[in-house]
Amino acid sequence: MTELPGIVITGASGRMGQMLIKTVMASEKCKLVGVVEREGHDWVGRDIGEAMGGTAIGVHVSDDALEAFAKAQAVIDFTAPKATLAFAALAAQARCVHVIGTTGMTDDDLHELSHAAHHATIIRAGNMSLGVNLLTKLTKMVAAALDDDYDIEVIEAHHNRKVDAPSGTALMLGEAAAEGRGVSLNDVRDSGRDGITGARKKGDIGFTAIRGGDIIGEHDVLFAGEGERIILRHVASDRSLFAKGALKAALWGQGKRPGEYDMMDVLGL
Ligand SMILES: NC(=O)c1ccc[n+]([C@@H]2O[C@H](COP(=O)([O-])OP(=O)(O)OC[C@H]3O[C@@H](n4cnc5c(N)ncnc54)[C@H](O)[C@@H]3O)[C@@H](O)[C@H]2O)c1
Ligand SMILES: O=C(O)C1=N[C@H](C(=O)O)CCC1
Repeated sequence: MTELPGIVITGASGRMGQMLIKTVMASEKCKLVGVVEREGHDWVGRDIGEAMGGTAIGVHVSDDALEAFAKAQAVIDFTAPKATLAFAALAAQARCVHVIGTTGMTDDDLHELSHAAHHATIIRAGNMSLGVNLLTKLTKMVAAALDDDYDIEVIEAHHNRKVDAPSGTALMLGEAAAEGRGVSLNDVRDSGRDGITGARKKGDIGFTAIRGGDIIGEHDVLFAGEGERIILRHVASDRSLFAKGALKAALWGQGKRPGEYDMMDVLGL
């Protein structure tokens, strides 16, 4: 009988960390072999089942990522940019698939990740849900069909604890819109309007970020023309959506050659 792939979850106490742990534990296709938190966190050393308010499961929270990764076939990582870069080097060393949900990475961070991907299988997406990845395709199609008489705005809403803006999903959608238009997002990106900004520049792709309460994640791509508006929308109502997508990616990545992949590859879109 073949062994089930072992999975490590980083950021164990986080909103996504806890959801990922529950998702892996409920799956018959893999097993939870480790959970990692940052050094000094008060969950380090505790049984993760108990730390999450349930019964002990025999997996203890560690702050030694390399030791945890060495026992695993995949790491699922929804933490913070600097932590994710450090984990990428360790996952490459431990030869495990690195699934990255962390958002807010800079161009320099992404460049560094590309280096790690020479030796490791990295699957990264600003949103792991099927719905958003489909919406990304639709956004590209609609942007390609319309000219720049239609202003494109990506409007996103998230909970009041989110630290990065625009969201990773909004940037995915903006990239898709730019690709559809045949332009580079860096050349047309307009985020953070405030004050006397002047009229909207034709061809710009705008971003608006709403933060409040417990909103899980909502994204609209607005195409505003003369006399009509087209709105493509995705609403996430449960974080398990992202966790299930990430687990699918971790299993899909088994045996794949080193390199950078995304959810479009995983979902075959
Ligand atoms: N791609 C997606 O589908 C998707 C979905 C939801 C959230 N996210 C992203 O995932 C990330 C986490 O979101 P969240 O809401 O769970 O945040 P959170 O703040 O609740 O959790 C982050 C966790 O990472 C831990 N952490 C930070 N540095 C660490 C380190 N060096 N070692 C180990 N653990 C470390 C923190 O202690 C915390 O527990 C964000 O970037 C968010 O945008 C992506
Ligand atoms: O809660 C978050 O943070 C989310 N982050 C992702 C993003 O930045 O798009 C996905 C949705 C939830």
